[in-house]
Amino acid sequence: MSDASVAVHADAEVLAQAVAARLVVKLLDAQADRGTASVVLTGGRIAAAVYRAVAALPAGEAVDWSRVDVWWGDERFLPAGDPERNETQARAALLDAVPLDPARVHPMPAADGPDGDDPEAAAARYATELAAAAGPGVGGALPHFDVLMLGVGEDGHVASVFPEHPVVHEERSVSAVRDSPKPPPVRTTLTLPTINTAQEVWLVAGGSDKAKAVAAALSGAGPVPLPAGQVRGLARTLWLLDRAAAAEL
Ligand SMILES: O=C1O[C@H](COP(=O)(O)O)[C@@H](O)[C@H](O)[C@H]1O
Repeated sequence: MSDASVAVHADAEVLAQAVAARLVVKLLDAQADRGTASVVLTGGRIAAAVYRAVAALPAGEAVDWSRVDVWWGDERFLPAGDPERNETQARAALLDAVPLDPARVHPMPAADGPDGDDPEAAAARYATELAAAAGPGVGGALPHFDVLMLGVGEDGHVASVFPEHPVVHEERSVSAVRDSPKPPPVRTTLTLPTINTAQEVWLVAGGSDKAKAVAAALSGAGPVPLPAGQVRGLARTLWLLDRAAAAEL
């Protein structure tokens, strides 16, 4: 597992542009190396800004979007198309604007999906979908993830893994989350062991409301271990911050 590196950018706009540029290069490099690329998306405000920036980048046209696998790190367990779903946000900001292969886009199930209003069944279904995409070299349960992006909550959560919630200790690849401290209360999420199989994990945070969580996660200080401090990419762990989020480092 990698040690963490930190890059600090002037403000949220520059941060979004810089992450977008990194993401395009990462996808291009992965396609040059392996023929395909895979990305795990996150939700939240800075993620939406990153996706809009990718959609606007001329260099994005160099990516063969039909050979990009798209997964999600977590989802708010709401009906399909709900504006609060991370999928809805990513489709509006980026995915609808690029020529993806629909078979390679893997949203987490919605609350009006095949399992109805049952987040445990939805999580199990997503775990099965991940396992079906796993290659021979990665233990059979998970596909290769080139880059997995995470927002960072003000409480230090990543994906829908919240501090002091039982999901922190979950060992299955995907978990339902009930009683989320942040609305909506029901969610599905990749678990920490799954997140930590990605080649690169990027934690993206902008704004002064993230500064305490960023500092606590990076230092390991504080009364409670923060999920943001427990994620590591196999090859790289990269914190991408604006100055306000980095203010307490
Ligand atoms: O609820 C969630 O929050 C985090 C962070 O969102 P932000 O708007 O504070 O940046 C996000 O990364 C996660 O995917 C999402 O479900």
